[in-house]
Amino acid sequence: MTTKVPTIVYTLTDEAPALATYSLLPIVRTFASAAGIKVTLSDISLAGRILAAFPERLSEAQRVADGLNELGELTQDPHANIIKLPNISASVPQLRACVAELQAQGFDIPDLPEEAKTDEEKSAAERYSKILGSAVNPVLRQGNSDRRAPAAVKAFVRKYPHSMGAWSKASRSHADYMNGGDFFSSEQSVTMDKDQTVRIEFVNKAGQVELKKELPLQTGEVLDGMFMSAKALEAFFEQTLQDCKETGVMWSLHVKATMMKVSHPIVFGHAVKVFYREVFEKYGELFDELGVNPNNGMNSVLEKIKTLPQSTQDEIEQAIHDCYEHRPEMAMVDSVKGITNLHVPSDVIVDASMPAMIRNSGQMWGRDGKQKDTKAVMPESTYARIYQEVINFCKTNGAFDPRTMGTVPNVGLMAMKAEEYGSHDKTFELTEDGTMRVVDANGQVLMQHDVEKGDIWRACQTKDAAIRDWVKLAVTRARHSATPAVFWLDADRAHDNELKKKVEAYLQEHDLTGLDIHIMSYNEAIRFSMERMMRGLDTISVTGNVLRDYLTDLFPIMELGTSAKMLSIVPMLAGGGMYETGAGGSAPKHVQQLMEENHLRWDSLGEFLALAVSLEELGIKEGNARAKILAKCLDKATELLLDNGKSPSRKAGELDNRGSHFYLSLYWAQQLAAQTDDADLAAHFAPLAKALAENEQQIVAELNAVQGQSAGLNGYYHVDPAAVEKVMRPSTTLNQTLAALKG
Ligand SMILES: NC(=O)C1=CN([C@@H]2O[C@H](COP(=O)(O)OP(=O)(O)OC[C@H]3O[C@@H](n4cnc5c(N)ncnc54)[C@H](OP(=O)(O)O)[C@@H]3O)[C@@H](O)[C@H]2O)C=CC1
Ligand SMILES: O=C(O)CCC(=O)C(=O)O
Ligand SMILES: [Mg+2]
Repeated sequence: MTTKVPTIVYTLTDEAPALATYSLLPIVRTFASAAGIKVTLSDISLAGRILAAFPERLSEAQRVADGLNELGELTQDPHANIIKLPNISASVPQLRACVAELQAQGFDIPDLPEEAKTDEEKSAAERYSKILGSAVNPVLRQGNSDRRAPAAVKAFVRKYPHSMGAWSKASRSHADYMNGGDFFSSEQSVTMDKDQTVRIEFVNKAGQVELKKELPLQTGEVLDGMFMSAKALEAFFEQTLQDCKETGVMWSLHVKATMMKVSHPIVFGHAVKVFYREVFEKYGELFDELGVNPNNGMNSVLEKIKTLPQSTQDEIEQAIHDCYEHRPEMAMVDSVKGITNLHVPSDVIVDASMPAMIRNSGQMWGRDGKQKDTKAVMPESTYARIYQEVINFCKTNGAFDPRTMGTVPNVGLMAMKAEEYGSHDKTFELTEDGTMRVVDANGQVLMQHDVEKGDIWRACQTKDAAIRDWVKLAVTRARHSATPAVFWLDADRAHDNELKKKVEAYLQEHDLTGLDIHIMSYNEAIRFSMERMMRGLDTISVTGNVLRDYLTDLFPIMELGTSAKMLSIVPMLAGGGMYETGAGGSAPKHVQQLMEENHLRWDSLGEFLALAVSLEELGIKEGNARAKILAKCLDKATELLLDNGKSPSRKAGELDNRGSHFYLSLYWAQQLAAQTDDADLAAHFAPLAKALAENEQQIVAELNAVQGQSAGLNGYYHVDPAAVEKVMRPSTTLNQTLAALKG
């Protein structure tokens, strides 16, 4: 028997999910306490992570705990039970904005240096590098990924389908990717036959060897090396722009500068330099003096030139304008505000942006605010090809129908920083021509590439234990769901061929009787899955880390309208569990709406689903029967909430996130009061169920009355908790009713 108080750790993140937390967490705590469960809150927000990195510069009162570090340690505890909400993976411009906000609030944290020269700047740069990009998920995801649409959600969508843009056979939209010179075409892969430390080296043309990194590897670990040619990349961008110019198809770029935080900003920067070629050719030197970095997007260029005399600014702005005249039309992030696809590297994130385009008849928005056919440029061909398959499929068969389509859950290889998403500390932008090579402990060259200045070289690691667990998880999921499972492994990829050998071997460790398990190339796998999906059949995708990310937005966005409605579980290798809420992001647009009209359209369905699994697992692992009852009743409450149409609406004045939380509490309390497994628990919740039902009209009126005017949060990245609490808990009746139960 455990003496520790059973605990669920909830996470405080950023933007919309963080706002929703202010309303939902008090409810969760009220219910969980009935089963003796403590729900603690760990701050892993961008602002919190920055403050935690500079304790010596803050006063005692300003210091915050390092929530991410603590949670990272907790992942190794078999009792770990973490509910992880989406957080900001900050691009450089977002990081700078957050730093500026904190400084303005009186926190003496350093600027993010443009170029670190002094020791102090180097120390700041080093600390910020750990906060940049996708910095939370890789620490917490100490297990593989199990994401799926729960049956109740799927049933709800079948009844109340979201809109899907129709596809025309004549659509000219397509995916465009490199046909050589990219990571795909240069990938090499080896599996370690023993524990050893390998050396990543660069040999210049004069034969001098520079040690880039020493890498300790384990037996059975798969190591890949690959590079992208800067010349080929720029030539490719130019060709895509020419093609769009000739054909009149709109141009767009889709990368993942947040998760691929080292390589993709560089790719993005090349696109900026090619699109605005004349500007960079003419003002290159001036830009260097100003410290302009195209990798941070055109917005940072526009910011930087503000220090110049007005006449020079006008000249540069004219040159930028001229580019718009002779370049093809570019997709817009916000046509009203003139924000283009190349303004900020984190505005268009491929996992969400491609499915959004596919859902929208294959179109994006142009400068005039109209929808247009689009060339979706995704330089790296490895995974881009799957999007062309989807486009082909939709052009032939029309848009998928959410009322009849099947589902494609995912089992993703993610543990121990698997594959590309763990490659940042092994990614190098080369400063001269030469050879990149990996040398083993005996001095044998394991792989090598001839590279040129500007090329991006990277190594990826995948641990054997992670692969073995992934295979087990796939077999378990196939067994539990009685659904065919497809391992997406491409015979044309060196890495996948290494994986395939392991998959075939590890499958033998399981009872496969009656299971339908396949191994297919990406194109085959996506066609197979789509053909089944169209006929209403389900197919589990068992994929590597990048496809996990891409497919768990692609299919949910088509099936459910948003990946926020997914169940996303990370069974940790150490035995604990992390329950992620949804599979998408932190919805910055929702915060904007809340600030403008005090309406939060964020749907916490992902949180409800995650909480139910978290409670259920806690119930099983800690032998807590009440936790299991809470979980069962929560699932029923969620179903009722869906059936009764109590999800947030998009329009101010109507039920929003806060109102949906009220209905969840009402239904949850009613379910608990009605259950017969535990009479004391039923009696405990009966008064709450009664009081909430009696006050329904009053509470909803109080929640809706505040809407329509702007809401003050006193911050964006680092909000004022008291101000947010006031905004997110505006119903005195609801607050008092909940508080009465605790007493
Ligand atoms: N797990 C994580 O921690 C993840 C974090 N991110 C981070 O999130 C940020 C934004 O990413 P972005 O790619 O724009 O994607 P988002 O998923 O945040 O937003 C895309 C759109 O999806 C819809 N949406 C998403 N979640 C919900 C929800 N719970 N309820 C209702 N609608 C929802 C919204 O549509 P509409 O506006 O039409 O209502 C939203 O604008 C970035 O900083 C990124 O780094 C991204 C992915 C995962
Ligand atoms: O960590 C991130 O930045 C995003 C994670 C993500 O998109 C995913 O896991 O689906
Ligand atoms: Mg994703």
